[in-house]
Amino acid sequence: MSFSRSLKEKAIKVWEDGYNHPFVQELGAGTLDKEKFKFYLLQDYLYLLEYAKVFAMAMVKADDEKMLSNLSSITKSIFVDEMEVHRIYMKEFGITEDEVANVKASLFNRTYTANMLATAQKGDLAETLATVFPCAWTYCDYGKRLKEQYKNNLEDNFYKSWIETYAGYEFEESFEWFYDAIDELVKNKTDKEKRKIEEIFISSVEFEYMFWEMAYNKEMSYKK
Ligand SMILES: Cc1ncc(C[n+]2csc(CCO)c2C)c(N)n1
Repeated sequence: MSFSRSLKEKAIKVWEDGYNHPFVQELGAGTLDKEKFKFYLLQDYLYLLEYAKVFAMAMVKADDEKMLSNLSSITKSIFVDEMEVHRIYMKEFGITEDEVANVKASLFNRTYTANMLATAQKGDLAETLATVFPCAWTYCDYGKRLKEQYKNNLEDNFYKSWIETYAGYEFEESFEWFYDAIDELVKNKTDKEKRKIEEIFISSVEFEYMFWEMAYNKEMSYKK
């Protein structure tokens, strides 16, 4: 198995814990408290703005046209496809633009995005891709699994649009290039450098777990 594809196995415990997190499972079953989802949605909106900046930093480190074009496509899809899900649910909840503009990023949200930005600032392109990779890969994996596991009541599930976005073929296709790109970038790296990339990847899977946890508990800071 290639280096990039084996990264998931390196983080398998927290990866599976993430899938089994009550936020994810209740979302799949359609039983998730809407207030928890609303909290997630608003925090995720702010998260995505910072996430897009990590791609901007990746672009500065890239040289070949294909890489630059792939990075810019993802950035565009964050604002078009990814945020479309947010717009659908925000409308459903009657959240106004004013309300969105006044939301503050939670302490953990700031921690997660600051970590990604710091990794991108200090590291090279391979490290930068490793820090954002779990965001796409876990969502794709969880989305597909939820769609299959809860297929019998998907039609009545309030979270159907969310599940279908991430379970979709188009979404999976949008980041397929990541695997080969990472494998190419690590070709001449030492074992020590590769271990560092694995650590960065694992950290982001852990941060993803904690994002579900934060949303499930509607945690703004060190106290609820
Ligand atoms: C906390 C959090 N983590 C991951 C995603 C998923 N995600 C973010 S941008 C993007 C598009 C391409 O990478 C995807 C799938 C999210 N929405 N929120």
